[in-house]
Amino acid sequence: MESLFTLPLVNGAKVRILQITDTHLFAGEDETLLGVNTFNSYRAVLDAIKAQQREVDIIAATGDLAQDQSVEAYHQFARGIGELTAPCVWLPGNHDFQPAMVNALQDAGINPSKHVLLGEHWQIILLDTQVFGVPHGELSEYQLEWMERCLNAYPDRFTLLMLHHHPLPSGCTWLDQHSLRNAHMLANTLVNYPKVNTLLCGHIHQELDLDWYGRRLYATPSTCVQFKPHCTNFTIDTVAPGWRYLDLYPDGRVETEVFRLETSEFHPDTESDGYE
Ligand SMILES: Nc1ncnc2c1ncn2[C@@H]1O[C@@H]2COP(=O)(O)O[C@H]2[C@H]1O
Ligand SMILES: [Fe+2]
Repeated sequence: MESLFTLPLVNGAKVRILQITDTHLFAGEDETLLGVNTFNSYRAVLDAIKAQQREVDIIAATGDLAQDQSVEAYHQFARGIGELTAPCVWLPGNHDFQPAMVNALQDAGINPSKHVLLGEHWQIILLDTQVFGVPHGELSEYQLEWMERCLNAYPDRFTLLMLHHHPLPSGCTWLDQHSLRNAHMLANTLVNYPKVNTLLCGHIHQELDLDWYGRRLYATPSTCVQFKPHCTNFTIDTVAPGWRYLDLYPDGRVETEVFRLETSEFHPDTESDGYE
C-alpha cells in the first residue's frame, strides 16, 4: 500500500478539505454525459473554486474521475487539479479504470497516498470500494484489514473515512442497488473505533448529510450530472454541479458546506434514461 503522507496545515490547527467528485471526464473535450459536457462543467467548477480564494489544505477526489477509462481523461483531471495550489489525493469509483488511473495520476505528480496525517489531530483514510465492471461497491478483506492497521497505528486521531460508494440507503431506490454491499462489515469493524466520526462519499451525485451508526455521513454533488433525491427510478436533477469543503477542528468537530455553480449552463438531458 502507498506510503503514509504527512501534511503541514495552512490554516493553523484547522484542516480544510476540498472534495471534488464524479467528474466523469473523457479523453476528448467535446464529449457529453446525459447532455452535459463534463470537461466544461469541471472547468467551471475549478474556476468557481479559484474565485472563492479559500485556503485549502488538501483536495480529495472521491472517484468516477473518468467516464471512458482512458489515460487522457485522467490527464484532463490532473491538468485541472494542478491549477489549484493544494495537494490532491484520490480514490477510485465504479467507473474508474485503475490500470490507467494509477499511472496517469502518478505521472502527473498527484500523490497516490491513501492514508494522510493532517496536523496533530486528524487523519484521512481513502478506501477502494470498486468491484470492477459493476456499479455497486464492496470492501475487500484486505481493505478492511488495512484500514484497521491505519486506525491502530494512530488511535488518538479523529478520522475522516473516504469511500466512493454510500454505505446506507440514499433515499433513491435505483441508486441503492448500487451501494456498498457489505456496509455491515465496515460498521462492525468501526464499532471499536469511535474516533472515526465522519465518512465522505461520492457516487450518488447529490448532497446528503445523515447519521450512520452515530457517525456523520456526507455525500456531495458531482461536478457534472446530478441525480434527483428521493426517487424510485432513475431521475436526473437540473440543479447545478457542485463541490464541498470540510473544516476539521482539533476537538473533532466538522463544519461543512456545499457550493454549486451559479449558472444553468450545464443543463442535462432530462429525457435520458441512464448511462453505463
Ligand atoms: N437507468 C439506470 N438505472 C439503474 N442504474 C443506472 C441507470 N443509469 C445509470 N445507472 C448506473 O447507476 C450509477 C450511478 O452513478 P455512477 O456515476 O456510478 O453511474 C451510474 C450507472 O452505472
Ligand atoms: Fe458517478
